[in-house]
Amino acid sequence: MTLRALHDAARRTLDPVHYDYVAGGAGEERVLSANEAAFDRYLLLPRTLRGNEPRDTTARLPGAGRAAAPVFVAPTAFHRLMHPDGEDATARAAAAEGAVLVTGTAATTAVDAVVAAAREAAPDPAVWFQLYLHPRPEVTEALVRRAEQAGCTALVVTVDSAVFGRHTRDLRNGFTDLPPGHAAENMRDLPGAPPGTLTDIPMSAAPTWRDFGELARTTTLPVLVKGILHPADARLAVEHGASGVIVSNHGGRQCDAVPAALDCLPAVVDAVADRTPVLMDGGVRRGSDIAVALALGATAVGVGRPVMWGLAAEGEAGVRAVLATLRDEYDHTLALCGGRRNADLTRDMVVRRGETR
Ligand SMILES: Cc1cc2nc3c(=O)[nH]c(=O)nc-3n(C[C@H](O)[C@H](O)[C@H](O)COP(=O)(O)O)c2cc1C
Ligand SMILES: O=C(O)C(=O)c1ccccc1
Repeated sequence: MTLRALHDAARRTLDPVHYDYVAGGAGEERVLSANEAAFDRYLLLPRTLRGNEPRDTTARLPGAGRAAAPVFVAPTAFHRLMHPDGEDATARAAAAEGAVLVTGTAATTAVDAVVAAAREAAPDPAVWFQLYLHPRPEVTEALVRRAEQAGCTALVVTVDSAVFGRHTRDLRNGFTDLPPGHAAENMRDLPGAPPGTLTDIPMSAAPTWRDFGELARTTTLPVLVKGILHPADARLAVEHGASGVIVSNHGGRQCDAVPAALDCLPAVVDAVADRTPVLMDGGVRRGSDIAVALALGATAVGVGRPVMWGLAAEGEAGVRAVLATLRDEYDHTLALCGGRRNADLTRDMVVRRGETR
């Protein structure tokens, strides 16, 4: 099934309020639209007659060994709203497809169970844990220990959420918290003992790069920073110990007046890619989108909503279909561009629509 068909199937199956929760963005959803539209403005300029060695789409990522493709599952909340198998299904699918899964604080399955599910599908899966800098450092630290003990191989600190985004559709639909029977399982039994509801995930009172640096020092895991748009913040992330930066506007769910994530990528690459991997997410929907992002300097790209649609439509098989389709399309595009490895895609191989070199 194509990603489009999985989306349509998900839309037919889901409670419309839950569909809107995933599909929607902040404000007038300008950034949500811009993320996908940005990819349409770039075109690939293939090279040719460069030999026919076998292709290798694997990517080296922090704490992940080699991923089968330069694609990761971006952290998204509440997989059990999509399918009863929830994050377990996503974890098995990602591991089976050799993709990094970023599971998060807002998961409806605890991180140790997520890692255990991934291990059912592959011996050495890469599961990263996403968290926010909690206003109380002991809560952040407890989450870090939980992720380490579960066997996560990297941490992702999301820094674009000083306050919760105003998701227009959720406000209209009155969707403000998880329905009864679901909980943000990672928030259970933390210092201060919050009961595990959505509103217990404070994004952050006033954390600083110093707080981030302290977190990075308290763990041996690589720590990536997610939600970077400004190149100066990318530099600060590296200076404070980040092992990677993820250029992201949270899928258009935070500030509705920022550029498309893809449009922020080149400046961040220029600022730090010689020192650390630069990843991006937002609007990736086809293999050629992956090729464009890599040509602009990304090491890997994340997919958020497409994974949720695959999960809602067909559970584990649907998530596998999303990841397999993207990898296959990307491999095909790489071949058509005369590339054998991800690094063969270079900035001279993309042009803006209407322009040529
Ligand atoms: C339903 C939903 C929930 C999300 N929850 C989180 C989260 O808990 N933490 C986080 O860092 N990002 C979260 N994100 C943002 C994604 O990680 C990612 O940045 C975004 O979805 C990428 O855009 P895409 O959906 O166009 O692929 C969420 C996105 C969606 C759609
Ligand atoms: O919905 C989101 O985008 C999101 O990031 C989030 C974070 C915490 C709890 C629920 C959702």
